[in-house]
Amino acid sequence: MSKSKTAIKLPIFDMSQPLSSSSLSSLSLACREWGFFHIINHGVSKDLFKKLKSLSRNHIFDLPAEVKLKAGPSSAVNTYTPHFIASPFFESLRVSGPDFFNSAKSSTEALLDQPNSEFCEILKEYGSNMTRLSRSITDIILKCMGNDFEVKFKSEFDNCHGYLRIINYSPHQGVAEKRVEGLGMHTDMSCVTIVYQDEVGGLQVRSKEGEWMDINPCEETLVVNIGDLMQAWSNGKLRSSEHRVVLTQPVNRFSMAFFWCFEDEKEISAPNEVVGEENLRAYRPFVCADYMRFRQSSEKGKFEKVGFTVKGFAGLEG
Ligand SMILES: O=C(O)CCC(=O)C(=O)O
Ligand SMILES: [Fe+2]
Repeated sequence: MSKSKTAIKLPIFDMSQPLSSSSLSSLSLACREWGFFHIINHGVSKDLFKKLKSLSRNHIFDLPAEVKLKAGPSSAVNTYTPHFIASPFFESLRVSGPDFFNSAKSSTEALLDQPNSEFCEILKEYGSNMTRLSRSITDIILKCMGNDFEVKFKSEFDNCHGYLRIINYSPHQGVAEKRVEGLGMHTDMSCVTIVYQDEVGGLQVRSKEGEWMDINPCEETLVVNIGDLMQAWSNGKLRSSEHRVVLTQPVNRFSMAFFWCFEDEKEISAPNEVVGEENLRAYRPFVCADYMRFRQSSEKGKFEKVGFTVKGFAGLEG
């Protein structure tokens, strides 16, 4: 497996401060170059992350494999992704909005004889925090694009919805290589994604030149990245970067990725003003759900593999 060279220094955006022109320009650069940045003072307490980590472990990931499959791909709820789908080390649980409580409840009901309401309550709280943050981040990203886009095009994002993927990476003891892929290279099918990673680290982004760079964990910061839907909507001005997770230590790694997406029926087409005067469209208009289906059917059991990106699906020769 190719090694990463260095950690990158992404801008850290303070959500509690008014937007300054210098923070807007550094964010704008980060969204175009890397498609990644950090946020701090986001209003989500350390305690909430800690609780989510321990409740997810106790109520989901520590259950026997055959019990977890009660919420697996061939179950009615189909919210649990077992090991060996994304990678041998990866397992996850999906919790969908807008009713995060009920989504978590149906999973726990499938898994446990006595569903745990504390777990569902905490997920409701986390889901509503992520929804709030996704809305402000979308607004900030539109501001970064200039020309009052946050006023002109805010309504395009009014019907966005979010879902959460809670991920447990198991330790890779007994594996000969020192580094293994916990989650292979992919781009996200979202407008924006907000990632919490614990102190173990391992998240990497691929530069435009194809080099892997570490996104080191930093306490109390969250990682934000641009997804394919935003890349297409912005006519390629904002970058949905390939990223992956590498595991280098024989310990568990915990992360949560929140995906903020357009509604299924939305036709994604960059507004003329976003495309610009030359009117060179990088993508044909497409319906959001058709792209989701394309990705699912191209994966054939893999997992959001790259090569099946929005460029391959709707990119126009240019
Ligand atoms: O586990 C992580 O840190 C990132 C996960 C991720 O990229 C994803 O679920 O799309
Ligand atoms: Fe991702």
